[in-house]
Amino acid sequence: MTRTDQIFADPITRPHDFAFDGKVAGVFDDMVGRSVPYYDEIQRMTCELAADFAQPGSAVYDLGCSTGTTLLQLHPRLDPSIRLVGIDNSQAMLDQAAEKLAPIRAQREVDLRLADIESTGPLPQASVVLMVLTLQFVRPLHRDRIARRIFDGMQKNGVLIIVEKLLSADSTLNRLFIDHYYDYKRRQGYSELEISQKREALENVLIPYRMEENVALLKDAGFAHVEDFFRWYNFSGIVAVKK
Ligand SMILES: C[S@@+](CC[C@H](N)C(=O)[O-])C[C@H]1O[C@@H](n2cnc3c(N)ncnc32)[C@H](O)[C@@H]1O
Ligand SMILES: O=C(O)C(=O)C[C@]1(C(=O)O)C=C[C@H](O)C=C1
Repeated sequence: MTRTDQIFADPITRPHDFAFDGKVAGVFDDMVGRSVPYYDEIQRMTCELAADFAQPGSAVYDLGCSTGTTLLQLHPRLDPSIRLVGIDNSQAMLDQAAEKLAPIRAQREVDLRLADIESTGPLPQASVVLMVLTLQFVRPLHRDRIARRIFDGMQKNGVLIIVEKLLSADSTLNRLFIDHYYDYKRRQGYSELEISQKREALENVLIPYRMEENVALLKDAGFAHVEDFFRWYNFSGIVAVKK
């Protein structure tokens, strides 16, 4: 059972960068559900699209799988011959995922791996690769190489699905979108202190791209079709198809 997110509720005397440590992992499902607009719908759409492209006998990879929410929701939609692989560099997240996914492990192969996606090798037999709110935490220097490596190892007619926070090219729209996003957080019960302390903690670690930069990244990696399937102010979902 996930607890309520209170990570930034009290004044932080020694600020530090946001990290997916044990404290965050313990409240993550509540945190992400209240911090990402339409999170449940994004999960559902991601799983629907993943199921459309997942090929029998292949593997579906979730990079930055956190507590295993997406993998759990994918399971009933997929042929039992499809292997699920969750990769994360936070052991605390993987512990939560192992607990959540335990009931389905009797029915399908589920592999949870502690690894850094900035340095992992090719992903064998991938028909679907998911990066739901993960690429934005990868240092920009590594993003092109990761997208290329995913593309190179992917089966034909496979897809990469990314969900990302975005920056707007226009500074006025950027400010307005962020203002509306903070209003959303207030409606979810977050205080001014929680909003501002989390913003500061994320500043150096969550580095959003503009929509055009993400599209260019995916096209340059080799994907033939790149299409947005979700947009809410500064959040987006993009599907990239390999032909
Ligand atoms: C915002 S969470 C992802 C949420 C999750 N995909 C979902 O749908 O609920 C980002 C995750 O990516 C992981 N992560 C960040 N950078 C990573 C890296 N370089 N290698 C592996 N995992 C990483 C974090 O530990 C965290 O669990
Ligand atoms: O709270 C924010 O500002 C977020 O950007 C939410 C966000 C994300 O977009 O990845 C950041 C950290 C985690 O709490 C989960 C989600």
